[in-house]
Parts: sequence; structure tokens; C-alpha cells
Amino acid sequence: DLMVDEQSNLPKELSEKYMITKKIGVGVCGEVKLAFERATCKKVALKTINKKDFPASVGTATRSAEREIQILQKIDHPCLIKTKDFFQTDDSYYIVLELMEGGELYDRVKSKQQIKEPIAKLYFYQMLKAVEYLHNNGIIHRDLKPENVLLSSHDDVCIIKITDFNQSKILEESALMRTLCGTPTYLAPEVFTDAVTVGYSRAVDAWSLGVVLFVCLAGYPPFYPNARIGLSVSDQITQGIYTFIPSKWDGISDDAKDVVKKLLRVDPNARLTIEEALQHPWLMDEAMKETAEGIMYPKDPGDADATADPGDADATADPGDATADPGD
Ligand SMILES: CC(C)(C)NC(=O)Nc1ccc2nccnc2c1
Repeated sequence: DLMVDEQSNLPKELSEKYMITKKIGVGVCGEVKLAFERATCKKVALKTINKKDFPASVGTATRSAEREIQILQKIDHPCLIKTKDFFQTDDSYYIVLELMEGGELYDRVKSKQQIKEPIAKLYFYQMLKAVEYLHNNGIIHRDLKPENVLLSSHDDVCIIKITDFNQSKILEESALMRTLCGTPTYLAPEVFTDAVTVGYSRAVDAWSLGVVLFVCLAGYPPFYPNARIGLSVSDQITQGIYTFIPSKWDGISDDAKDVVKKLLRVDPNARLTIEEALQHPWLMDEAMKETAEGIMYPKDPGDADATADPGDADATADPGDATADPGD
């Protein structure tokens, strides 16, 4: 077992490599602190996940933390947070992440009330590309919200990165899929009927992005307590009841409203997929895409996120496209 540093109960290896300073964020599973890599003086974020914080469900906490770590190490997209290092002790996981100096989108929306439409579109496009990559790699995030979207700087035009994969789900090949490959001679009809709806759990991410887009554009959420007298928030959601308050939405384009309406469809089968959202007229904006691709895949290797190999001709192709899409 790793020697732990007596003062701060941190693994010795960790405190030897990083100097940990102030708390900069708090998550469901722990906290995020600002740290400096001693060798390079570069700033990083240190996310701590306490295993013991969930005595009752210590199993699920560990499993969800292990799943998060497994996913964090496998994914590679400019709009998904990257793990730089990883340590663990008996009671905690320590994940070193690239620092996102702009903090959470949640705080940006709170401080700006409404985000200007072109900026909201730039952020939303990056979120769609990140979630498209996850879905093409058989991963569903399942907890997309402004707290889990981080900004790389305080500037309006910046990279966003999605974080917090501890609620995410890895789509494996299912028994149902194997059944449907066989000869159905003796197969009951309901197995086919059930099969029609299975495979849509990724649609939850499209719904969540619809809510995030609504909040960015309007500065208030579509579903909230007392939005409709007599309707709980869950009733509002299950019935798809929300209001475009004129004073907030009058200056916003009909295309933007149309994307929100088509993502906030109660029927997952009718809801826009991430792919379809990327094809919506509101996102058919060459200037925005040029800006986005430019910050996601900078040409200058010196830039923070120059991950694509300059020699690689189609550096702009989304690596996620190549992967087969496992069923649900
Ligand atoms: C800008 C300010 C106020 C210092 N906040 C901040 O950096 N917050 C966070 C929060 C969580 C993070 N998680 C991963 C990477 N950077 C993060 C930055």
C-alpha cells in the first residue's frame, strides 16, 4: 500500500509530484483542488473521490469511481476532460485532471444571466461533438448539466470540456442482441416488441443537452418548482411542459428555439439524436464551426490542446466516427 503523507493524508507519491493548494470545486463524489505539478510549475486540478463517504453504498461508489476512472483513461476528445495522473489509497481516489481556468459553465451562466446566442451556439456545438464521440464509443454520460461543463478560460470564445463520468454507462453487447441474431423459430413476440424501444438510453443525453441549451440561452431552466401551479417538476418533465418567457426569448432566433423544442421531446424515439442536432439549421453556421474546429484542433502545436498529430491529414476527422456503435 502507498505510504501516506501524515500531514494531509495524501499518498506520498502524490504530494511529492504535486503541490496542492485551494479548493476550486465541489462535486457529488468529492472535491476539486487547484494543484501545481512541481516539475513543470503547471497548474492542474486534483479531484478527490472519497470511498468512505458512501458507507451504505460503498460498493456502488467504488464501482462508479472505477467506471469513471476506466472511462477517463480510455476517452480522447478535445471537449472531454483528460486525466493526467491517478493515485489511490485505501479510502480515496485521486484523479489529476487538466485545469479548466474558466471554471464551470454553471457559474458563467449565473454571472452572465443569459449567454449571447453566438457564444451559446459555440459551446453547444462543442458539447454535441463531445457527446457524439462518447455515443460512438458506446458511452452514455447520463449526468450532463452546466456544473459538468467546464470552460478553458474566462474568454467567451474558449474550449469547453465535459467532466464527471461517474454516472455514465458503458453500452455492452446484450443478451437481447445475441438473441435477435439467432433464428426466431421459438422466440415470443414480446421479445421483438421490447427490442423496438431498447437502445434508446443514449437519448437521455440529448434531452439533458436540450435543458443545458435552454439555460444558456434564457438564463432560467425549462423545468423548475412552481413554474406551473399544481405541477411538480417531474410532472412538467414527463408531460414536456415548459414556457419560453417572451422577455427572455424575444431576442433569440427561431432556429435556436427549434433545436430546444426538438431536443425536449418527451418521446425518446421522436427526440433529435446528437447526429440530427448537428445537422439542424441552427448549427449550419460555417463561421462558428471554423472557430470551434480552430480551438478544438489548433494548428499551432504550442497550443494547450494540440492533440491531433500535425502530420495526420484528416486531423479534423472526429476519431469517434471510426468506432462501431455497440447496441444498448
Ligand atoms: C476558475 C475557478 C474559480 C478557479 N474555478 C475552477 O477552476 N474550477 C474548476 C472546477 C472543476 C474542475 N475540474 C476539472 C478541471 N478543472 C476544474 C476547474
